[in-house]
Amino acid sequence: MTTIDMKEELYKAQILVEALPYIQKFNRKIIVVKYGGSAMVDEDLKRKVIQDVALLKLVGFKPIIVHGGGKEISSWVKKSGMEPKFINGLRVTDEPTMEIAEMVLNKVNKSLVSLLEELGIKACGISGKDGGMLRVDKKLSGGEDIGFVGDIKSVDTTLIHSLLKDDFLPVICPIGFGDDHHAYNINADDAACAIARAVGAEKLAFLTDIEGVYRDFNDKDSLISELSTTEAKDLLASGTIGGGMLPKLNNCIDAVENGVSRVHILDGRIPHCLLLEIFTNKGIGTAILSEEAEKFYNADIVC
Ligand SMILES: Nc1ncnc2c1ncn2[C@@H]1O[C@H](COP(=O)(O)OP(=O)(O)O)[C@@H](O)[C@H]1O
Ligand SMILES: CC(=O)N[C@@H](CCC(=O)OP(=O)(O)O)C(=O)O
Repeated sequence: MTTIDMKEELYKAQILVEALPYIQKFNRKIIVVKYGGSAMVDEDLKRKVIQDVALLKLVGFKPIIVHGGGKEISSWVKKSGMEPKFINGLRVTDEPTMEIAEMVLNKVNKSLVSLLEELGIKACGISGKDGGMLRVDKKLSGGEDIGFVGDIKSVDTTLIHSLLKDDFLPVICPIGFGDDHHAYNINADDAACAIARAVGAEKLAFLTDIEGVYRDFNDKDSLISELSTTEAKDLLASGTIGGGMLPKLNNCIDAVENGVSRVHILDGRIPHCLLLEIFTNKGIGTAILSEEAEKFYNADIVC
């Protein structure tokens, strides 16, 4: 082995050693990964995300994937001769759109299961309708009727826990049941947050199409690496957060305030962003922390 080869091998070993305290910390802990955006459209990135989740499972974590597929739903809505319509980031979902959304989300769901199975991971793809997991009320947006869009009112975790107990990796798509027994379309960020809260996840990671949260959206140097819930609320009140980041950040605050220790917004365009965030000392993206967690989170990590 040449000196250069030896240095490269030592570097790899160092990375593995750096991961050790994180592996110990998260052993048998539940991590919910909200998977959507560009990382879902690009086939190469998709494989890398699934490899990351497979690795988390194989080193002893209990990952759960909650996925979206908004871009693919829009593409099929267009193919069907309709125009996708959103109000405040939520898809206006009439009967034909609901049918397309359910078909597309189920297709995406099974494609993720296939990728995991290819890597030897026992995965089970379900929707929020299975086992009565996600029960919803009809959601109104600014008082407007936006069709079959669900506001989650309860999460029954029985099926998720059964799957985890039998060593399956649950892959969940955001469709729920209303009291009228109709299927409802749920924003995938809302579904991920509600599920993470209900199962008492240690971590919730949102993979999205941007580096993280910017203090000033027009200044790309203003990326925030850590935000307490108080700071996040101040930021929301300051009006510098817009678009899809508004509900995402609100979901982050909701998750942290309801027992999820650490919530991350990660750039899904970066290959292996999940591994980089979880297993390295630097971390990437924006972490939203409770005041307590901020003080104690790294206290027991010894490198
Ligand atoms: N201050 C901000 N920091 C980061 N993103 C912001 C900010 N304000 C608005 N945004 C917008 O929020 C978007 C992320 O939300 P969204 O597109 O809904 O993500 P996803 O499709 O992954 O759920 C970003 O692409 C960006 O355009
Ligand atoms: C009500 C509502 O808007 N539902 C979303 C569900 C999918 C989703 O959220 O996908 P991403 O996470 O990839 O955006 C939709 O129909 O697009």
